[in-house]
Amino acid sequence: MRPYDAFLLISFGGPEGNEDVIPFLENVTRGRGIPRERLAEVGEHYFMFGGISPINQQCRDLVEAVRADFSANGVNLPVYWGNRFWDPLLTDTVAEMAKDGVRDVVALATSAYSCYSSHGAYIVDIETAREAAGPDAPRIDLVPPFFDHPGFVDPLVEHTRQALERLPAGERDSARLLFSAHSIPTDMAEASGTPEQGYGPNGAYVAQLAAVARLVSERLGVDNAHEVVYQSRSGPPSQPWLEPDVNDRIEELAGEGVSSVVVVPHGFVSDHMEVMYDLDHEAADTARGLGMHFARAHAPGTHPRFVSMVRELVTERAAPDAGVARLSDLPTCPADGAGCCRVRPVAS
Ligand SMILES: CC1=C(CCC(=O)O)c2cc3nc(cc4[nH]c(cc5[nH]c(cc1n2)c(C)c5CCC(=O)O)c(CCC(=O)O)c4C)C(CCC(=O)O)=C3C
Ligand SMILES: [Fe+2]
Repeated sequence: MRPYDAFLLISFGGPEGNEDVIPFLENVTRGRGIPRERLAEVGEHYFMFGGISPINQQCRDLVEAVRADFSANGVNLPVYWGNRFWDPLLTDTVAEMAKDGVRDVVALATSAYSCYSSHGAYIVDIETAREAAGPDAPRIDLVPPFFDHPGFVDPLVEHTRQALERLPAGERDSARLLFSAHSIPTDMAEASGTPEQGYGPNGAYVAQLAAVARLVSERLGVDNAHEVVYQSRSGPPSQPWLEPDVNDRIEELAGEGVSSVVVVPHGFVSDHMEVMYDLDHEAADTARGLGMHFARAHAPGTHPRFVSMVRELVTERAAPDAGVARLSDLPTCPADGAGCCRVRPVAS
């Protein structure tokens, strides 16, 4: 396919054994001002699972599914995979592509929203990896955030319906839908898009998360109340991060007489460690400790519609006149993230 000669999946990376945990966390937090206690705490989450994050296997599964989908649909592109923080590292993958003679790459990040952590950092890391690979480095186009693509939204709809069905029948109509995303510092949220660019006062990240929560609820066709909550807060306590925290909100809801919650991790692409620990372990314990019913919807993962979305985004990018399927009217992020995702607030 022209103009591209390879597809690259870019992900976060995660440890795959106890000995990987500390070096992985050092990679993630280098220069980010994360308190030592928070690191020790997050390390324990990984050690609880033998130091194995599910994210790398989820990427292998996605790579296999994308390869199969490409070949079934006549998309003749080799598929590469590189991570920002753990093997296979993006720098090594870009060097390998250069060695293979790859010239023009279309890339997709396993991250659907706009903000420095979820988009800008990927752009910066691509540039770093290209510089390291030298003059033979391929050109790499990163597909912009795809939060409102039906291939992201519809798997969430299906998975939310399945989660509702896991609740006792009498609880389904009244269960609160809590759409959960990674908290980020409020200054990073505000820098992710301005009101002049068409976002609300809190920036693109918050506006996009609200739009997807609304889209999923509408397409579910149920009357359950829904709201956005945040998880996995990090950083020093003095720094404001997006709220409410999922656990705090569950406690408040219990006080208001809500007896069931369905948590939908719409801020993520797969059920990785932050979903497994912070939701299935922590938030579920919070809810059950308060006598509430709890169900957690799966992230898109390797849902066939998500996999076909990858192909659609790739082919649409190769033939821009085809137009990209989008379910919201929020503006799209510029490909280089200038003026929004590219802004990295100083860690305080
Ligand atoms: C927006 C966002 C996403 C979603 C977009 C995307 O997917 O890219 C995301 C994903 C993920 N975050 C992950 C893990 C971690 N994130 C950390 C730290 C941080 N995340 C942040 C934001 C985000 N993170 C921020 C603002 C920080 C503070 C440090 C900084 O300003 O950069 C830390 C350090 C310890 C801590 O502080 O918690 C860890 C270990 C994993 C891997 C899970 C696994 O292993 O399965 C994944 C997919
Ligand atoms: Fe994170």
